[in-house]
Amino acid sequence: MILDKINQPNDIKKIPLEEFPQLASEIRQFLIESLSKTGGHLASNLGVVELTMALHNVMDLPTDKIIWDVGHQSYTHKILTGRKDGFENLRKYQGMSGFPKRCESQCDSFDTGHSSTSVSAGLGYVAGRDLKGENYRVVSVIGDGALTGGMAYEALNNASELKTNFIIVLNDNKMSISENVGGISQYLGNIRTAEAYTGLKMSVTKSLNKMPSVGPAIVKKIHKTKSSIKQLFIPGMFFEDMGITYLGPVNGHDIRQTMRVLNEAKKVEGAVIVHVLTEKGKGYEPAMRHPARFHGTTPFDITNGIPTSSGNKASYTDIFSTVMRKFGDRNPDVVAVTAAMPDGTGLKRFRNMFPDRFFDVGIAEQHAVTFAAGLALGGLIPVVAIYSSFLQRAFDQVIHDVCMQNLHVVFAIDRAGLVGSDGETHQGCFDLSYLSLIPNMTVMAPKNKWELSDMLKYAVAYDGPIAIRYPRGEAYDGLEEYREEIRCGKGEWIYRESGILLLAAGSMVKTAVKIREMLKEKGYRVSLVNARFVKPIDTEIICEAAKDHGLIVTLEENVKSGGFGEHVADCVSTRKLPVKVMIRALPDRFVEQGNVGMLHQEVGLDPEAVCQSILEEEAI
Ligand SMILES: Cc1ncc(C[n+]2csc(CCOP(=O)(O)OP(=O)(O)O)c2C)c(N)n1
Ligand SMILES: CC(=O)[C@@H](O)[C@H](O)COP(=O)(O)O
Ligand SMILES: [Mg+2]
Repeated sequence: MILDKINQPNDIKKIPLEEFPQLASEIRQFLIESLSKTGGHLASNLGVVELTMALHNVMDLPTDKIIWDVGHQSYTHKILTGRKDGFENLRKYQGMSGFPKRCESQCDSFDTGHSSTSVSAGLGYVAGRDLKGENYRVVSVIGDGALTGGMAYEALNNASELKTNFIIVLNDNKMSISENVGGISQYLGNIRTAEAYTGLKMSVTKSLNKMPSVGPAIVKKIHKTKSSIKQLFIPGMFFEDMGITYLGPVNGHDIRQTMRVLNEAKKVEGAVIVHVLTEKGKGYEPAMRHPARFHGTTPFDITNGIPTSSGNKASYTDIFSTVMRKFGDRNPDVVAVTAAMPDGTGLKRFRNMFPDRFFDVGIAEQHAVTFAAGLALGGLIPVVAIYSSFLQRAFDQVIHDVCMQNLHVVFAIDRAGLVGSDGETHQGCFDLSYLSLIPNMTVMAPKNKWELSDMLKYAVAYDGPIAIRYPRGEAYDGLEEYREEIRCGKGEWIYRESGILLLAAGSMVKTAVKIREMLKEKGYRVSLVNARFVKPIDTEIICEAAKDHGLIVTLEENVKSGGFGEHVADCVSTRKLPVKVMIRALPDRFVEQGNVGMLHQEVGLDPEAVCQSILEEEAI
């Protein structure tokens, strides 16, 4: 195996070029076999095997810096930098991350996970390099999907005046997670298919070069001037017009070609885009046929690509998807907005049935939110479905464009709480804090699948900014009989005793049921309230509970700071209520990757740990 010879950075340079196709094939086989056991981002990684090999061959790591946008496609980079063994524990607790991590390797230059950051970070490196008089290369690798994110354009705009080398590799596979969307995607498509142009450009350059004495000089002049020869043939060359040299398109599965263009790019004094065409899922039939399904996959059977285990129970996303379909039928004003996540958020069904009322805006959470504000003013009821950690991007848009104008926008916030194997970058730890501090915003969290449905109906009938946050994965189907009508700012008594009150938000109601059983076994009297609203909190229930409970334990899957528990504690202290408050929430640190159950134990949010802390408090 040639792959066995790759044990540390730059080992690839010892492999003869003729053996590269074999090495590429071994890397693919390795990825398919490993990910069939662990799961992970297969399709994107299969697509960049040759591109990564080419980059590693023309760059010198760790001196040179490669920045992977989103970072979900960095697996070959990990293999080529001596981390092949890490794949056994890929995305597992304390195992190798699925994203670049500076703490994992000197060859990882920037931690990513969220999209469209690579050009900004790369440009920062370049400025640092130049000011310090250093001499390394910087390459940002950005996908066509990530290039739909506004931040990438802010950075390109900034990079256009650069006078020193900065390589931006545009990995264009025509796909985001789903099909890529928007004008830029179309524009790239035009370039991709402009073979006539490519051929013409080559032949003009060749002919000029052949002209003795004047030819090469003209070619050089054309290359030097901003008005490149390309513009004669392709009107409005977007990147070149901005002042960024464009090279390509090049077949990213042809290593020699890719290396040749990258070597050309190294000579450019300024920012240069290398447009590389690749195929998502390359080399594994099921992934080529279904790149979206294999974007991020659970373990699967290699022979047919079918997942080896699938949960039988509906997820919260499934419930959201079903309710949205019903809204589609029943309320023509309801429209759906996603930022490039129709699959992940469950909006695909709505898209298929009501395409005119479905908007995929690309990886553009900020735009999605302000766009929704416009939709609301245009007389529609936008439901904006965004993962908790990605909505962080649009904090100001939620404040300035939605809440300040008190607009009726429904935020369906999926992946709230700990998400598992994606780790720090994707945990939904902050939304209760960052949303509940905004005036006019209402924030809800359902205890189970029926309540998610009820809350969505409530939110669509409401008037004003309103958010519902729910976790990744299986929806809780306990407590079915508790289905009191939803009323603004009102919680729900599930068990009413006295002594200890468990006051739980959303996903923590299920945990609270278990905690209560444990405490009951120890002889305690324990009440349980499902908070339902994190903003406004139910002050009435808190005041009432203070009369016959000595301890209120708040439970939430959100950081303590600014979260549900602190709002409850504030209510108790401002009203001088005679009751102690214990807050159980996520810690003030970034929570790493791993199985969610294990992570709950690690942060002390599992039933046993919470029960133990209550017993200790009661013993005082
Ligand atoms: C801010 C943000 N929004 C959404 C996502 C989810 N996401 C991860 S990868 C991806 C698609 C990226 O497409 P592209 O850059 O073309 O890479 P490819 O998967 O095609 O290799 C999306 C939408 C994210 N990581 N960050
Ligand atoms: C890389 C990325 O951001 C997405 O692919 C993410 O991993 C999807 O997460 P879910 O599996 O929770 O949809
Ligand atoms: Mg892509």
